[in-house]
Amino acid sequence: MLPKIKQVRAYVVRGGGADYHDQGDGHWIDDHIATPMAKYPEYRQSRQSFGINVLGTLVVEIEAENGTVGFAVTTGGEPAAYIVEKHLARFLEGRSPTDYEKIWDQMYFGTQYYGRKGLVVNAISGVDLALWDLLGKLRQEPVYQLLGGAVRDELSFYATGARPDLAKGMGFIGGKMPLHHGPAEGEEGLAKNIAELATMRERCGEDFWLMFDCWMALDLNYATRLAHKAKEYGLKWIEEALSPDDYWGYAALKKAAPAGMLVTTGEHEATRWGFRMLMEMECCDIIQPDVGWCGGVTELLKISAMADSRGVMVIPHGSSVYSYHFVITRHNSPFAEFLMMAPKADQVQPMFHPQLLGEPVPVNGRLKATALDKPGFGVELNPAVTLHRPYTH
Ligand SMILES: C[C@H](O)[C@H](O)[C@@H](O)[C@@H](O)C(=O)O
Ligand SMILES: [Mg+2]
Repeated sequence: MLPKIKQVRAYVVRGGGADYHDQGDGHWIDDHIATPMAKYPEYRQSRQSFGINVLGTLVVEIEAENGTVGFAVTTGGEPAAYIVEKHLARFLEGRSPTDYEKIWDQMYFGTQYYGRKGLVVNAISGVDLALWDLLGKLRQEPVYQLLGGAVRDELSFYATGARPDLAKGMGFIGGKMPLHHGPAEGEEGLAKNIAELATMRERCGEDFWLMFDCWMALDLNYATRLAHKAKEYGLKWIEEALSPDDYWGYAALKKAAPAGMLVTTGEHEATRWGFRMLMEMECCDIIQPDVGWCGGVTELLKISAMADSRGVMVIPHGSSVYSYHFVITRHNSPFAEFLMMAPKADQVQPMFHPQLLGEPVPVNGRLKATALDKPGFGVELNPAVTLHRPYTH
């Protein structure tokens, strides 16, 4: 029998890490990227100007009675810490860490009256990930072994960032570019988007995957026109073009997209019910849940099985080791995302830098399953990163 859970603790940290949009000036990830807020000129240049990094990182620690500590990081900051300490902790303390199904059910339905998606499910996800890390540490097994083991010898990655041309040289299988101009910038902006794609196609050659990440910024007509103009340059997929709530728009975009171009979405969707809606309304070809935002590993297992039954690929949104341990175990997750967190997207650095010690990174765009062979998620909190515990219980 495993030792019971003694205490759950929630901390907040600023500066990069799991809240990876929380970067310094001059970073590609905050350089005139199209968003739903870009219709307001004052919020067009920088996503930080409208608060994309307002939350910060949530760190969840779960300590067992024998002193073993599992932890995880996700996006959530102080409000998520409040939910963990004041609401979720009661469903874990005194329980066995093997009760993760009952614990998840109580966390979700205990907060359903004010949660269901977004920040609350981020907090639930952080607790769930910390629980799987604890399970792995108590059983001295990597999480991917707890999930059924690797179905392939290594992970292959596409890179998200401003420089797909450099990513090709680093061995990645593709490059996903942030879309810089939205509908508020009219035909001129649309032409600039296509010109950027054309330049990258020229630099990357004909076979390298190129994708646009539209971060919820477009309307159906603009997305359809962008897709058809991008077809000429072999765009592989158009990602998160519309509001996550516009299931009807996605269904129409998937019908209207050029033959052979994939429509993808899901990083801001949550739970099996949200992804069931995406799949039953035939919104997309690939779903992209973030394991730190969709409900954690316990929920992603359910989402992934539903997708597998429908022949839908699950390519989790970049979430560092939390997605690597999952993707390597799923037949319908043939590759993974790697977010280029270097300011100029010109070198590989750990995605949640500087928060995690031992965070593996792709080498030549690949990561062997054996690189994950450490207990839990195989990472530790960087002691140089100052933790602040805003609430207790
Ligand atoms: C590059 C995009 O604008 C987001 O910043 C990115 O985090 C996300 O959409 C992704 O798919 O990686
Ligand atoms: Mg995205």
